[in-house]
Amino acid sequence: MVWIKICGITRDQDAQVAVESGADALGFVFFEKSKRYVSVEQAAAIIDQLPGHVTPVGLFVNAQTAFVQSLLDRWPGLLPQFHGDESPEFCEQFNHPYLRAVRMKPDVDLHQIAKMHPNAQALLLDAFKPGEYGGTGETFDWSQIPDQLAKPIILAGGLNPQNVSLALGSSKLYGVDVSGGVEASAGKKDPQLVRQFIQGVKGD
Ligand SMILES: O=C(O)c1ccccc1NCC(=O)[C@H](O)[C@H](O)COP(=O)(O)O
Repeated sequence: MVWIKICGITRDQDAQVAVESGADALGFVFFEKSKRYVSVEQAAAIIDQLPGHVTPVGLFVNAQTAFVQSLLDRWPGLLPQFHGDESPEFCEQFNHPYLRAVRMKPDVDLHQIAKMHPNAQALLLDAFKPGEYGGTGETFDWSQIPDQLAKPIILAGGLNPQNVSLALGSSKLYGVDVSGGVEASAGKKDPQLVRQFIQGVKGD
């Protein structure tokens, strides 16, 4: 089964639709400059109600160590996703599994990145757009995805209910991640698109 993460959750009703439809993980963007930003207390109102089989993912962009650690202390099951310019040492210091987001420039060396992030549960491959860290709604050239890598691969960037089957057919993926492709407007998911996306992945 392909692991499914719905990212940029800001509202309880969106979390509920995603969970009922079969999402494995929900992403919460703790990056104040994002149009999908949620405060810790907003996220808590949702995370504290999640069923145990759904992983809350905390998305950070160049956050302070103390902030990340405070959220791991509050939710030991939180999976951090480092989506900025964090060094491998920064990501590794928590001795906790995490997702390392990689913005896919043409010359990126995924094998080297995988080697430098031993505690990474997976590499999350996202589109590179100058001046933006993520949630761009853009795809990248999927032929850049290697057949073999020392880490599982989660595909992100511009996925939607129409293209996700094609993406799954073209690469060996552990998981998929979507944000803009299932939204009605920034930070507000469209329930029908969320259902269609998850059905498209599960082949229902
Ligand atoms: O979603 C954001 O606003 C965001 C801002 C800054 C860094 C990362 C961000 N999102 C990261 C995600 O995990 C998205 O799901 C991923 O970039 C894919 O987004 P999309 O292309 O809209 O599906």
